[in-house]
Amino acid sequence: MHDRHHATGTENVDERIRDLRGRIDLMDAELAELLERRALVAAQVQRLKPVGYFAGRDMTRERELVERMAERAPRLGAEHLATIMDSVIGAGLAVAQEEAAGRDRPRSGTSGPGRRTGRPGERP
Ligand SMILES: C=C(O[C@@H]1C=C(C(=O)O)C=C[C@H]1O)C(=O)O
Repeated sequence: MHDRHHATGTENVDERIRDLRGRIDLMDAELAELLERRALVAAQVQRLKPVGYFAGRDMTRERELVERMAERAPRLGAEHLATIMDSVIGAGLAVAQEEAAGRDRPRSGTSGPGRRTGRPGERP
């Protein structure tokens, strides 16, 4: 009797963990897509700023966006969100910088043709 209850209880816990992990997996998929979209938009800002990438990091803007997020995520709060967003923003800047370095790297044996032209109005 006691053993049977215990077994049933364990089954329920396993099932509940599986369900909850399924929900986490779905949210992670959404998060990944959001992070990818965010990094693309942040890279666009980098290209427009007079000083972009890590050199143009704007800590006031970052603090403000963290404070706004904390209103929607009170459990995490500004301190944890600051840690999370520091990584998110840092990763976005790193990817944008790598991409820019790739754009600016001269193609072997060419001084013009072969190098991608970039968008109109884009800084060289
Ligand atoms: C995108 C910008 O550049 C940097 C990246 C930010 C971001 O990813 O949200 C915010 C501020 C800057 O450190 C910006 O200035 O808005």
